[in-house]
Amino acid sequence: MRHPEEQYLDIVRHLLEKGDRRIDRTGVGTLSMFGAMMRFDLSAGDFPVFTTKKVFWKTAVKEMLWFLTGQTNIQSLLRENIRIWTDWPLDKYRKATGEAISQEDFEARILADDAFAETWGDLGPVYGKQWRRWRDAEGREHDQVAGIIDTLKTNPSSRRMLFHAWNVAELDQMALHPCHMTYQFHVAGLGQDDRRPRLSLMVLQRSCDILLGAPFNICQQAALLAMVAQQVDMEPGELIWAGGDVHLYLNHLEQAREQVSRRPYPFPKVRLARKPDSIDAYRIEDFEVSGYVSHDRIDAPVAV
Ligand SMILES: Nc1nc(=O)c2c([nH]1)NC[C@@H]1CN(c3ccc(C(=O)N[C@@H](CCC(=O)O)C(=O)O)cc3)CN21
Ligand SMILES: O=c1ccn([C@H]2C[C@H](O)[C@@H](COP(=O)(O)O)O2)c(=O)[nH]1
Repeated sequence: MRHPEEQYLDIVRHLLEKGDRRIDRTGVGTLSMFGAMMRFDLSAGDFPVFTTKKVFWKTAVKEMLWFLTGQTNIQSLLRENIRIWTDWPLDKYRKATGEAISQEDFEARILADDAFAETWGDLGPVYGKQWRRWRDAEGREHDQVAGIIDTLKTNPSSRRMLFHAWNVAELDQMALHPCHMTYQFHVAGLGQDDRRPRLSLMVLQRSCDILLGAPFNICQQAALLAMVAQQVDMEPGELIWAGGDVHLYLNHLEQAREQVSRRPYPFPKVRLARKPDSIDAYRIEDFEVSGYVSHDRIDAPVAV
């Protein structure tokens, strides 16, 4: 069987060969395509951490755990030593104050000074806020994630099990508009007495940085599926990833050529070490990943 990571390498190859060259919001420029899909069968415990470069899967899963807490300030990410979101508040701070502060000094201040973090470290109502506390027109808050877990337990054949981050009324307050925006769940095998039902997840990502974003997004979405499946006592089925504007930044071309020249290793396996009481209680230590073998890391600058 073809290695599932080849789906990713095919997209990267397609972008290199046939991508539409265009200017983007960041000014870096991209090679882009519209519409792509990857499917990963997770039923045998595979964890889709790409192997043709080293992927820092713990960082990606910690970011997912941070979304689930509902928090939106980078202070709590930095406490976990996750620095992938610093560029946006840092950019805003530099533009507002004219101060040529380094990333390290800015991060140190966010960590040390709560008032500073509150003013400068918040990303606005991004993923976590929308997932856990979506505000409606009457000011009521909706916990979309808890709602889905409840529906999975009570009405698993529903076709309405999804959560969404594209809150139109609040887009202008977000540091970045949501990229992975719709998470839809589906249960198969409900009528079978001898087997547990299989839970699948389809994510719509309207915009995807194929080199830096996708490897993180895929493995963190697989982690989410594993957690939700465990909470509702089902087997993980498939992760289906659908991309809208899928692009390769023009300053990632060399890195992409290097990556597609490599052959994938088998995916690692993932196991959850315990079953926490709720979706809110997972920790990074709960993810037991075994057999992750990869090619070397590939460094690339992030477009802000
Ligand atoms: N242009 C762009 N691409 C993205 O993937 C992206 C954004 N912007 N903005 C919001 C978040 C931040 N994300 C990021 C940002 C940086 C890395 C990154 O630099 N990854 C490196 C190093 C990771 C580490 O040191 O832990 C990598 O090699 O994967 C990954 C995802 C994903 N998202
Ligand atoms: O989880 C994420 C978050 C962001 N991205 C990428 C996709 C784009 O390159 C930028 C966002 O820019 P927009 O102009 O808002 O589309 O960030 C990602 O791949 N994964």
